Amino acid sequence: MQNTRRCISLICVTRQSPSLRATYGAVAAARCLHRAPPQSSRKKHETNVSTLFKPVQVQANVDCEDVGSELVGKLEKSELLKILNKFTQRRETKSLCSENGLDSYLQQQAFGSFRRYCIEAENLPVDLHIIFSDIMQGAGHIDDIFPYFLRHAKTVFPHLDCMDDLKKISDLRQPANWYTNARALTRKIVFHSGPTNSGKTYHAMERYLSAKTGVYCGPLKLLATEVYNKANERGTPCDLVTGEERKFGISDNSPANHVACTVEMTSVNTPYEVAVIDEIQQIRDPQRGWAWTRAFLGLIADEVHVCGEAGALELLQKICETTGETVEVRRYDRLTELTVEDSALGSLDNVMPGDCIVCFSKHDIYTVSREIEARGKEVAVIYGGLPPGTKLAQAAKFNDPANSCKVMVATDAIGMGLNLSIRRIIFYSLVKPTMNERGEREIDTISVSSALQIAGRAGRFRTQWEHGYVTAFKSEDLQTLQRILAQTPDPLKQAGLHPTADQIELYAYHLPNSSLSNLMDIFVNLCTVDDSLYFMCNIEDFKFLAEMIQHVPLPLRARYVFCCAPINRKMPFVCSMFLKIARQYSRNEPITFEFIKSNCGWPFKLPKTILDLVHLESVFDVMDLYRFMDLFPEAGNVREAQKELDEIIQQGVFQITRLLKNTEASQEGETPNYSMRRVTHVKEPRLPSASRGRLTDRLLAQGLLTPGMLSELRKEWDAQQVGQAAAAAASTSSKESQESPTDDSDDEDSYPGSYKKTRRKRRK
Ligand SMILES: Nc1ncnc2c1ncn2[C@@H]1O[C@H](COP(=O)(O)OP(=O)(O)OP(=O)(O)O)[C@@H](O)[C@H]1O
Ligand SMILES: [Mg+2]
Repeated sequence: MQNTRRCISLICVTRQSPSLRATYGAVAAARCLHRAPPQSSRKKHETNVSTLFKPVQVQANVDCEDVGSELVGKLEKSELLKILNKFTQRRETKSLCSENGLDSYLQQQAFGSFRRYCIEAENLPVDLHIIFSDIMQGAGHIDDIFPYFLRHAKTVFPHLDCMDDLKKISDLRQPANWYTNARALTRKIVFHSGPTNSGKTYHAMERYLSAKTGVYCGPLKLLATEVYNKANERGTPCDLVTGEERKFGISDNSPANHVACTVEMTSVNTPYEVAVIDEIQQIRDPQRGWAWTRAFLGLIADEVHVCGEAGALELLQKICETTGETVEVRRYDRLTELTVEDSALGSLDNVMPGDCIVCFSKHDIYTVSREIEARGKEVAVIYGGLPPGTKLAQAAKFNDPANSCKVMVATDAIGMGLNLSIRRIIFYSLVKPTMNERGEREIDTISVSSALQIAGRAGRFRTQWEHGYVTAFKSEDLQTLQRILAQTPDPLKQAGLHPTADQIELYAYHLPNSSLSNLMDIFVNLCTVDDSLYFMCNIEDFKFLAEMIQHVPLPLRARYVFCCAPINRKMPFVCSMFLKIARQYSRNEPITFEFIKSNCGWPFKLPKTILDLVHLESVFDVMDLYRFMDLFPEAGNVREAQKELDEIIQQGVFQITRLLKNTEASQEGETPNYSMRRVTHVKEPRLPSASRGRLTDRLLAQGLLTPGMLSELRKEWDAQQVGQAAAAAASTSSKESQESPTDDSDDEDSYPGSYKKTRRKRRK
């Protein structure tokens, strides 16, 4: 009888796949041979990556007949457990696991899953049943279990079978080879190197304007807009491409030969005679650096003109060694003088015409502008969250010598490349919230590069103030500031990279059960980059969005594109609209202008308080999102609505101090005192009942919820209550509130939006 059983078990084994048979052979060898040591030490990050692979639930055996029991009798569960425990504790088992890619974490997970599978199953697959039976009868060896365990482990962790493929896909050591069209040319690379205000962009632009075709890639929408305006003024028709928008220089639907765009938007498929990549030192930016790398490696242009800090040269030269190109360097000196003052401003009483106070939080912007206006001086305000039209209008007002507004309050949104008529930069503080490599927020002293960039806005060539000055607001900051400004920025060491949609799609093919956020994590942990030149950019924003829409059924491509959206995750309203848009898209329902209108509170009213203003800024962002996706009809209507919104926001910012007063008044329970054009006086809604009061109070105070939004929410809430009472069928609508993103916001200003995007058209 024992012989018969043994025979059956061997037949079962020989019916297994070749790999299982090979493993079985290895098991046999393991019994008698001296074991070779486990595979050589893995790279540190590979050990941790195991924890990212989520175990797949293995279905119980679906055979309804318990053939195993019929053939060899039932298995005693307590005996089975003993065997399993012995199996998992054997040194030989662990050693075989390591050889098959299961480190101690995966072993633990797979052992647990296998044990549960064997114990809880009504009936086991016949081959496994017989193996256990043989072992119980003394006719089999405990190591015979291994091939079956491995089969189970590979079902739980499918990556065990495709690690080599995954590593190959995420081998990013030669990004230059991704761009075959650019590699087919030997491009002329010119690096315009120098400090701020030395004419780098000017000289690159001169070449761009004289070319037959050209593209300008800048870090900010505002800079791209400046180039677009200058080119068209100088008679070179130029289009503006920011987000999904294309503003035509000649006439609608007749593209010009010159394009100005934000760097993420640049096409690496269109050939140009001249390409300009501005502020190349941003290639090291932990969030957006990949966009400069992509442009630098991928632009198809006879000449690529790169402008930036001298410290970028060595890195660019090294990268060019991988493309077979050489870098021609043109060096420039600062065109005007810049003096660091030896006394701090001390008080806002000492503000003078031409001063620009730079703050690193919106809160400081509000406080400072209010205090300056209280001293009878008009202020122009620029911060990251404002629409481009508003920023330009504020800049124009301040730049105009005939305008009574002589003082600017701004965040470092003005820090790069902009030409403003500033006499003196005053650093209100020297600390700035930043994001570390793990995507966590930290407060840090500003970098030398960023301080020099900001200081460099003072005393611009060919403006009213050709001698610039810099100082700190607080006297205790002055020495630190002087020390920072006396330094030269560190040479750049690495350029950013980011996984492409194609790479992630291949990953998903191998790991179909993983979420997008999980795939990104695995990719980042498995990828190989040449760290003498490159680093992997921070993917936290991408992951945040991926997790938010994980439960919405979407094809992977669409999901990827959605997650590239330039969203400020501190804005709950924008995030919830993002979710709604994704859901609408997933249902294949058009995202009409009507949808946007009804969700964004159309028609827009002039803001009465800062909270209203913050909300309008969010609505503007939502509309940007609408166009970013490139998926929706009626883009023209949205563009028109955005223009109007931009104007309304402009008027709001123009009266920012009044809005602040109203905000305070409404928080103290007074009736807001304002008189603005086009305002329809809307009664402030009462705060909802105490049970909802504390959260809403906080959201109101933080500017994340406006009284208008609150009123809408209450209406929705009441409608829902009525609906629920009337019919049980109305139960679907409450999901929205459960899915609202968590409020991790604070009132610091955001970074310039991370417009990381790969444009993909919806495949119908
Ligand atoms: N040779 C020139 N003739 C006329 N105007 C010039 C010349 N060089 C520079 N400018 C003007 O001086 C200002 C500063 O130049 P530009 O913006 O090119 O400096 P930059 O080195 O790029 O500064 P940043 O580092 O801040 O970007 C611009 O308004 C530019 O038009
Ligand atoms: Mg410049």
